[in-house]
Order: sequence, then C-alpha cells, then structure tokens
Amino acid sequence: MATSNATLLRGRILSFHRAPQGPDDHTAYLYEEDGAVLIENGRIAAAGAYAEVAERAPADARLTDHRPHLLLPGFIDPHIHFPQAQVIASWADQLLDWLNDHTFPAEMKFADLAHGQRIATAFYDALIAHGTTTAVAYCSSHPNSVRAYFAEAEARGMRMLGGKTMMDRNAPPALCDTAQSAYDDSKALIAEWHGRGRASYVITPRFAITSTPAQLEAAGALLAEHPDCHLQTHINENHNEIAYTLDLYPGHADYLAVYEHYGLLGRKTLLGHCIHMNDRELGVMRETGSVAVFCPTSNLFLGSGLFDKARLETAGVRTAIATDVGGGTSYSLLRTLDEGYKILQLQRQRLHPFETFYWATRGNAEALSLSEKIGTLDADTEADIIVLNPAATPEMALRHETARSLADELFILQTLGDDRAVMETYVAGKAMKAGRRI
Ligand SMILES: O=c1[nH]c(=O)c2nc[nH]c2[nH]1
Ligand SMILES: [Zn+2]
Repeated sequence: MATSNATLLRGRILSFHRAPQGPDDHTAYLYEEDGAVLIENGRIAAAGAYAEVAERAPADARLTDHRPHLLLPGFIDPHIHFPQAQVIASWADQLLDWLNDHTFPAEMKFADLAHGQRIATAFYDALIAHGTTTAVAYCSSHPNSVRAYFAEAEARGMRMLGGKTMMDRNAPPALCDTAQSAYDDSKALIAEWHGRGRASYVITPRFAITSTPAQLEAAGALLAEHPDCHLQTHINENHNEIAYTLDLYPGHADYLAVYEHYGLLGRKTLLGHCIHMNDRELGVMRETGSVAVFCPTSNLFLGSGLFDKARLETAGVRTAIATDVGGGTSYSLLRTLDEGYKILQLQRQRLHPFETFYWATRGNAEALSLSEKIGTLDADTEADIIVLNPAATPEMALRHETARSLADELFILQTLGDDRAVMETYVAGKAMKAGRRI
C-alpha cells in the first residue's frame, strides 16, 4: 500500500489573515490553543483545531507534538547581505566609513567560490537557527557568490531570493564590474537561477554611489526585460550618503528621482532604509508601489536615524522589516522586532505584538508579493513553519509565569527571545534543526 508522506504538527497555532489594527483586532488572525498543521508533499494541507485537522489526516501521518509551544509561519527577512557574515559586529563610524573599512574588504573574498560555499553553510545554519525560512540577500559582485548562495538554498529546499551586487565605481577595483559586465552576468544568473526550484533572482544595484549612470540604466533594462524579478537597492540611509549621491547625480530633484529616472521603481522594488525621505519621494513610492524596508538594528548600529513608519504608511507606502546583517547586528527577526519597537516608541508609534508578528511573517510576504506562497499557515501554501517557546530561557520562563494572554507571550518572545526560543524550523515540511549540533 502506498504511504502518504503526511506529517501532523500539533501545538498552539498562530497565523495572520491581514494586518491587525491594534490589540483588539482578533479577527485579523487565526489562533488555536490546541491546533495542528497537516503537511503533505511539503505544503500545508490544512491548519486549524487539532481534532478537525487530525480527522482529515491520512492514517499513517507522522505526528509531532510541539505542545505547549507556538507554531507560526517561518520568519521572512527581506534585506540581508550574504557576504557580510564576517562583517557583523565591526567597530566603525557611520555608513560610508563602515563600507570602506570593513564591508568592501570582506566582500572581495567572495571571488573565491570555496570561500562563498563555506560562508553559505554558516549563513544558512544561522537563518535556520533563528527561524528565518526565506530571505532576500545581496550577494557580492562576483557571480560565484550567487552560485554559492543559491546552491546551498537549493540543497536545503529553501525559498530564497538574491542577486549579484552591481557596482562599477567608488569601490576597490577587485569589487568593481562594469555596466556591461554587470548586465551580462546578471542576465546569465537570471537564466541559471530564476524560477529554478524555490530560487528567485533579484536585480541588485548596490546604491547610486557605487553605480555609474550607465550601470543604473543597465539595471533598468534588466528589470524591463525581467519584470517578474525583484529589484533591490539602498536609499536615504545617511546624510553624507544623500549629499554624495546628489553630487554624483546633479539635476535630479532628490535621491529617489535618480532611481525613478532609470526605471527602477515598482511593486517588486525593495528600497532598504528610507529614513530621510521627503514628501515628494513618499508620493512616488506610493504611486509606484515600491517597498520601504526598515532595518532597525542596522539603523541604530550605524547611527543612521529613525524610520518613521507612521509617516510612510499614512502616505500609502508599503513597508517591510529586515535584519540587514552585517550593518544589522542580529540574524534574529525577534531581536529585529524588539529594536524596531524601540525606534518606533521614540516616535510615539507603539506597535502591538500582533502588529509586529504580522509584519515579520505575512506582512513581509505581502511586501515581497509572495503571500500566496509563504508567510501564513493557509492551506496550499509552502510548509515553512517555526516552533517558538516563550519560556525558552530561565529569564523568559520567570517572566512567562505572569503572562496573561497570547499577546503577552508574543511580547516576551520579541523582547527577550532570540535563536534560543526557536525550537524547530521546518522548511517545506522538513525539520531542519533536529539533530543539529549545538
Ligand atoms: O546598510 C547598508 N549596507 C550596505 O552594505 C550598503 N551598501 C550601500 N548602502 C548600504 N547600507
Ligand atoms: Zn543593506
């Protein structure tokens, strides 16, 4: 008799239907105290009350009981730098010095495929340990770094997005490509990886300072030729960066006008940072549907400034939240939510834990236009699921004794949690942490 290959995960399940509008918006999410997720062929077949889901499960389904822990969709990190795994925690001044002193030297090593492969193993171990099941990464300017990045994702079955950084000036010669070679290499990498298994290619001009006008034009041509690819770049992170950009691109109204001019904006465009935005820029972001990606630990670490979520969202701008390792200081979306919460607190924008956990899961999936595939526990989506323990450490357990609600527990996870709170990470239904040496 054929076996079903089905898995049943039992635990407390939480998944969002839409963005919660504050603490009392209980219809924005599904929560089952005794819940279950049924997984078949790497996809979610059903999620809901244990009794109902178990009844639907094939008789030979393998049961894993995660009670009393929480089952959530895997975290999504929409902005991270793969070649900066050895840059994280580098003592530096602000953005431009940090890039020159630490980041560019580290990225040069990725010309060597073997180096990229070694870092890829560690990088994906870190993502899994921290409960991140999808990320959008900048690779280095070397096509080999993209190969190392996607090959390791493929070996682990992960939905990952990324691309070769395009940069043809204001960086060491060993990192610089040309407008033409960046176009040719990106095109070849799109043919090699985009849509292969769970891989998606992201056209990746680093930022205006490290691209000539000819290269931004090449990036715009790539996006026009491959509208199903995402595009990522940085903008309005640091005052010196902005001034230098406007020197390099005279005649443009502001920083965003440069990217607008070269046709880089749209619903698949991810703009890292968006801290120092003017009103015109917000209007263009809204009209084009481009996404502002908030990188809290990086913004604090590099002293860049405070992301104004309320202002952006009131203006109709789509937002996401990300780690930005290695300017960012943690792979953990929990740590990232905590720092983001504090940045918003400073601006009297206090997010409820329902809002923050929505953001790191379904919210980021929507920002990537991927919520049909990932970011929820909805039936027919890919079974990327994490198991969180709000009492994972002695300090968390002590605080957890007085938790009165699910929201309390989420806030404990966000404020005190990190990879120690991630008990298991499932990728396409497969347990990735079990058996991992610690
Ligand atoms: O935080 C950042 N990290 C980077 O690597 C980078 N490159 C340009 N601008 C950047 N900002
Ligand atoms: Zn970045």
